[in-house]
Amino acid sequence: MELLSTNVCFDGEHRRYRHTSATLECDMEFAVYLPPGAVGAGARPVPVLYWLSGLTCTDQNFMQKAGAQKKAAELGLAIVCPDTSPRGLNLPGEDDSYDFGSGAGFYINATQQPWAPHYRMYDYVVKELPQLIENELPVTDQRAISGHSMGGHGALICALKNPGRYASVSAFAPIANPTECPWGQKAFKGYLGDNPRSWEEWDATLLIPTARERLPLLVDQGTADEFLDSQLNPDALADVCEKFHHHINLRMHRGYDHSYFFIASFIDDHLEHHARALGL
Ligand SMILES: N[C@@H](CCC(=O)N[C@@H](CSC=O)C(=O)NCC(=O)O)C(=O)O
Repeated sequence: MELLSTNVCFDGEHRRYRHTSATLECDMEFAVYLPPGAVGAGARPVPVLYWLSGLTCTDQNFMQKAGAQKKAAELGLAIVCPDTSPRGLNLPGEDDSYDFGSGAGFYINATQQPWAPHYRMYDYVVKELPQLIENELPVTDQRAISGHSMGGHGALICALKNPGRYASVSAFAPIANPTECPWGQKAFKGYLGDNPRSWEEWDATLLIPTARERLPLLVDQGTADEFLDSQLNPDALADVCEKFHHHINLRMHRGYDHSYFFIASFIDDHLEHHARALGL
């Protein structure tokens, strides 16, 4: 992989890399924050929090807006931010809308043409990227996962579908029940086809009843989120968790919207949640 840039940050390093992804059959960029303990003299490998961003984001939104590096440096936690889709493939319609194609991979594996050979963000973030990071960077195979909106839902499905792979999971304003909202229905129809039965394995709310691991879910949601009623529906997730005795801590925050101002306000709580599970 090719190092694109390095910035010293709270005595650790924010780095950007490019590599060729075999899973997505294209070049991908990602960002990593390495805390001070993982760089320089006496460096030791540290656990990793994978952060999955939302619609329209690249690897940079979280790194530049969430203000997570100070707490990550204190805790000794690395953070990896992948991009939100493959890019630059010249597929028809790839760049036509903000909620499908580029910037909107939804962390699922597409089955429909022309997306299927490339739009495999689930395999990329669960398998290929961690393998690369763990081979090339000073990190351990202890992992946690979190994200926002499309990426909050991505984090939930990655954890729910992979018992034992993550020590902890959390989400900010996730698209909690995508088979029942316009963003999810548009994406799942395009990537997975017309049959809603084929969508079910990619919906966190529908995965709860059969989840084989009961990792507690930390979910933060703003009450003034402009997408709360139309797209996010955290109550559907909370209701199914209650019914199937899956622990969820759904925190409603009065007045907060969908933006990174909201994420920045509560990111430290999430980092501490993950650090506790990772034994830091
Ligand atoms: N139409 C809007 C929607 C884009 C938006 O709000 N994106 C969010 C994630 S939404 C769910 O996945 C986001 O994180 N934006 C980037 C940011 O830095 O805030 C639009 O195009 O603005």
